[in-house]
Amino acid sequence: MTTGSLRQRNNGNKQKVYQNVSPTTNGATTNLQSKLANISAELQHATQASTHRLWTRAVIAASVMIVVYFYSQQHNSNETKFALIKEKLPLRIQKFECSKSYKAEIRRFPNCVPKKCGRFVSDQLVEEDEVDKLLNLARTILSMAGSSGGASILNLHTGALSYKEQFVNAYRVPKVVAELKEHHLTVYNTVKNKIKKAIAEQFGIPAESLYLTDPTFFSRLTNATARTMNDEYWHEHVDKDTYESFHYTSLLYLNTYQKDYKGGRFIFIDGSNGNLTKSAIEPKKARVSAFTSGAENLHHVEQVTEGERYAITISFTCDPDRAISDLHIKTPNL
Ligand SMILES: O=C(O)CCC(=O)C(=O)O
Ligand SMILES: [Fe+2]
Repeated sequence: MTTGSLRQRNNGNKQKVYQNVSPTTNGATTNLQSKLANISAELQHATQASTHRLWTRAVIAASVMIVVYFYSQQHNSNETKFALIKEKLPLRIQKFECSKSYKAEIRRFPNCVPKKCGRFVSDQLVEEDEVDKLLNLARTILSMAGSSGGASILNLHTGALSYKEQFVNAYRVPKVVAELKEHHLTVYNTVKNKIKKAIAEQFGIPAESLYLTDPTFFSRLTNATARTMNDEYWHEHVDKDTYESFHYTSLLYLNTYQKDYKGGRFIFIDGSNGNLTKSAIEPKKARVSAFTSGAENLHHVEQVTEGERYAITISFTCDPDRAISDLHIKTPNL
């Protein structure tokens, strides 16, 4: 057998095959064509149906994901919102039992024992123009000094002012002293008295049993990397442990979460092991938050991620020996 004869035979086969598929007018071919057309139509239909199914599934999956996302935002790990920025609260108050340690300690000052422990927020205690004056003062002075990390303070009672990685005495810095005007101190004292009165009313004690205590200070928080322990403002704590003399803590917020800075919410941590819940306060200009300073009010501040957060921590004690006097322009505590 030669390669030539092979080629010939193959050609013959090819021709046969071609003949079978080439269009002719006989009935069998027409039948096949129409079957093929049907199959193709069915295939097209099936493809369209499966594309449609895929789209439907994708839309359902996306909707479920969106619902889950928003739900988790709203109900973020057992978190409730105690005060939102969009709210203007005359008064929101929550009362509960005092912690054992707080109860035991405050018993030393019978006039000062709250009917119940708790916390409240009010957006109507302090005027916006009072806050403007205090904010301007804090901004001006802290822009002359300030920590190189994320937390700077100005304590007008002791003069402590953050400067890089330490504190200086603000009353020994002439350009700082030049900024401090009588009207600042008047506003500061007025605001402090309003808050003290509100605490006394809400916790059912006479205002005369409450004394301003140290530290009472302006704070500016940013996202700068911490350089010292003082910069690490975000740790959970109990004020009574951090600042021994405190019995009632208050905070006056000088600017607004989301508008002036991101992060920096104040979070109470409630409950016990295994069943912790968070209760969030969104700081807002002129918002006052106040609470009993014991273990019943464990809390922390979330890290600021953008901008500058300004507040004043105004603290009260029931112990006359731990009282500090009101601010007077001529009597800085040197
Ligand atoms: O600035 C705040 O919102 C709270 C600060 C704080 O917890 C504190 O000074 O003990
Ligand atoms: Fe605190």
